[in-house]
Amino acid sequence: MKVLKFGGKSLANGQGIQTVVDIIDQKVKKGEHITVVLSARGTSTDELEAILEQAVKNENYQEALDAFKKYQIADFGNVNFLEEFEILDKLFEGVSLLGDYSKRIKDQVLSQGEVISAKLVTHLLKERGVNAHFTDSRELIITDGQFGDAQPLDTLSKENVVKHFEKYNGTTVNVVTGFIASNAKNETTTLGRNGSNYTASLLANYLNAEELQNFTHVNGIYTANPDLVPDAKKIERLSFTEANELAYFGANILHAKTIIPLIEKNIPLRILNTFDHNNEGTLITSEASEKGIKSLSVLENVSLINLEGRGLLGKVGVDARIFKALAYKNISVSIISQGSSERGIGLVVSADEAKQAKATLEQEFESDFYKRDVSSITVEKDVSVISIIGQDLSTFHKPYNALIRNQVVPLLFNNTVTGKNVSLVVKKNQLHKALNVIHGEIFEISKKVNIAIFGHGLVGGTLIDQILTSAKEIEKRKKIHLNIFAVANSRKVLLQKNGVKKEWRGDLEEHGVVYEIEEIIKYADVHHLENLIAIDNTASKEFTDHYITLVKHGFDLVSSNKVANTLSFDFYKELRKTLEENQKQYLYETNVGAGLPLIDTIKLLHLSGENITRIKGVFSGSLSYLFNTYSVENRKFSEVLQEAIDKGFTEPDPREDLCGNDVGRKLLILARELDLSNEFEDVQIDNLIPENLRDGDAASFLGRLQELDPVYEKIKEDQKEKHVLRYIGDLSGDLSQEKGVLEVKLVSVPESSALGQVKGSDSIFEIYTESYGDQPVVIQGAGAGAAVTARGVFGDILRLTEKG
Ligand SMILES: NC(=O)C1=CN([C@@H]2O[C@H](COP(=O)(O)OP(=O)(O)OC[C@H]3O[C@@H](n4cnc5c(N)ncnc54)[C@H](OP(=O)(O)O)[C@@H]3O)[C@@H](O)[C@H]2O)C=CC1
Ligand SMILES: N[C@@H](CC=O)C(=O)O
Repeated sequence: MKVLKFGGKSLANGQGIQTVVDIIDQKVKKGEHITVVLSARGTSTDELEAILEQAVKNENYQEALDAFKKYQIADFGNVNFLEEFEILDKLFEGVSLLGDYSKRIKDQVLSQGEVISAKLVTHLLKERGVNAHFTDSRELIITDGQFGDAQPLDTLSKENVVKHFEKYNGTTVNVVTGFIASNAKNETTTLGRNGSNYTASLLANYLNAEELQNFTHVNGIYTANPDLVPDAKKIERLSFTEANELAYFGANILHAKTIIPLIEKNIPLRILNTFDHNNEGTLITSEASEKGIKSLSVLENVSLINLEGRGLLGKVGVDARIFKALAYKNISVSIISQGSSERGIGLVVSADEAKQAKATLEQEFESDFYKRDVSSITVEKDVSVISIIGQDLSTFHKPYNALIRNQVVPLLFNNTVTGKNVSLVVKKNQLHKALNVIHGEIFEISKKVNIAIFGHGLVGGTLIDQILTSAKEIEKRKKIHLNIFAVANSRKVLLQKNGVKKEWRGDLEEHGVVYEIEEIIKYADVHHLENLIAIDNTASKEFTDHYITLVKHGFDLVSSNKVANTLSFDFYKELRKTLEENQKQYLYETNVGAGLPLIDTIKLLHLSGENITRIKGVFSGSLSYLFNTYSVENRKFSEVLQEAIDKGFTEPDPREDLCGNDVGRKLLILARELDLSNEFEDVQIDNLIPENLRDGDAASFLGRLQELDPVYEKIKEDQKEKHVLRYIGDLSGDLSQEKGVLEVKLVSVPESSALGQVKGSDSIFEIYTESYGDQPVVIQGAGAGAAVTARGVFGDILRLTEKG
């Protein structure tokens, strides 16, 4: 015989209840021998509990009670629930008059939910011609007198069950009320929350069932609650031992005590989905799985009590006193953790018992307060416990580090010495994020990286398109899911938590909203987005004001914008300090040489102790293009300059290139990589814009480009023969000192020299070091352009995802 148990959601009005009747009917038609155990329907138990609370406070509960009754008879007007409704009427009236109720009364109230459920299903089955028999488990399962959480008396209960099933056997389908039982005085008792599962496993045990099928609204046991972790995977098979661990740590679908009767008789348990017939669910048997499973479970509605005091050090029996005092009040402690210094003890109790637990401990430690041995007992109310089942401490650093990177700092953690289980207490508002971060880490499922892109012009726009084009391939190869959840310009942001699509330009136009940076931070927080990266593809000083805020809120930074690295040295240091404090990274490889691997090379050389003595070269892609072309072609300066602008080589405001600021910034960035503390003002710059063209805005400057022609015509003509113009950056001086010499200048060099041979928009960097002597390390290649720069930014993003 198989025992089928259906939960509340399966029995809800509409599709649920009809499907349950179909399932039973079909099994009977196939000749299967089955027994059915039912929970109360929908949310009936919670509703009855809520009405009870209203009644005890003498509030008007009638409306809620009427709604409850209406739900129960909704489509089933021909089923007679008068007896149950009358019991409820009387009980609630009494509670309302007395202003009080006992656990005994509560059990009587709640039991009506299961009675109504079983009565209804019996009726519906009979209408289909199934030989169904309503079976009130109060006549079968006899318990001790602990109302609300009664313990079955096995011998007596088994005898009753066996007798009943001998009487109602053959084709009879016994439809049994779950959860409820009675004591020796024939009073109604209940088996605690999840009690219906317990009833089902007791029956399976007493009747030596071949399988217990637990029908729920999910497809089985998952590696985590799929409502909280979208990437959660179904576990096909589990051993009872593993299920027991899961159950204990809050996998709501099971309750630890429900497994024991099944283990005793080696009865398989299958978790099935009422609403998905084709799914085979999760099968739980006594066979151990080879690899061992890992799963995350959560205890919500718990509080953390923290007992602090210097005087606790070395005192004998403190824990014993805590447990004894709490046990006296029937308060269970699910986790206790104590530092080796014994200065503080943290314990986790159910949230609704936290207040009483605190009062109990205050009473117990009253004299210790006077002696100042105990200084405080505090309650942290909104916490949750995450248990990583199947996890030991050998690899725990991985999920732990991932949490810290995401600014989730557990309040407390503990592990079991035998068995694999590590539990963490986290703030409730961080639960969702914490679960997803840990889950991604331990299952090595694609790590989701959530990216906010500021600036979607030439570089930013190209980057977004590059990411969207490559995202699938990257996910396949590297298991990294790049999710661009925000795209912003100086006015509007497009926020899409599941990632912008290739139509992002139109979407931003249509759905973009005016924003403050704090709103984007809040959006990430509210949607529990982990592994956050902010990308700065603006050229804006204003935007760099947000860097510190972003880092403090858990964002790593990547920027093509050079401004942040060239503000005051104080800001430079403050940003790095903030990054360190928050364990965040800032990558900016494209700041110098666009996509060329320059900064990384210099960093490595410097870090490895290689003494860099000078860096010299053509630092600007746009000015390289300008002078390389102008020097050898017989064209106007303004014409070639316009070409450089059109090709996307220049800064958003091209005067930044021509005035030397852009090269000056790059030079300063490199100097600071060598630990020099130069300021931007230290850079000696040859400004290429004649003084009469320096005032005014970019637009008026662009309208007067021809005025540059005679100036540069003359400079070109004044050169020695076979010489060409180059605009170079030069970092020299004694670089072991605090500051170096930084120069940006226009020079005329032999066309046969290394600098003279640079072509197109190439940059060239000559890095002189002590070991390499007169032969510098040379890095050369495209020094500007949206595509190469975006690729460089993309590289930084991938580097970050690998670091994490
Ligand atoms: N081009 C190249 O070869 C290289 C460029 N870079 C750097 O890349 C950066 C981007 O250059 P590029 O793409 O050419 O610039 P664009 O002018 O094409 O784009 C700039 C973008 O930044 C946005 N923006 C400006 N201010 C803000 C702000 N305060 N907040 C949010 N968004 C803002 C703009 O929006 P809006 O339209 O609203 O103003 C625009 O979307 C620059 O810092 C540049 O130095 C680095 C290496 C090479
Ligand atoms: N405008 C810059 C772009 C790269 O940093 C340049 O010309 O090099």
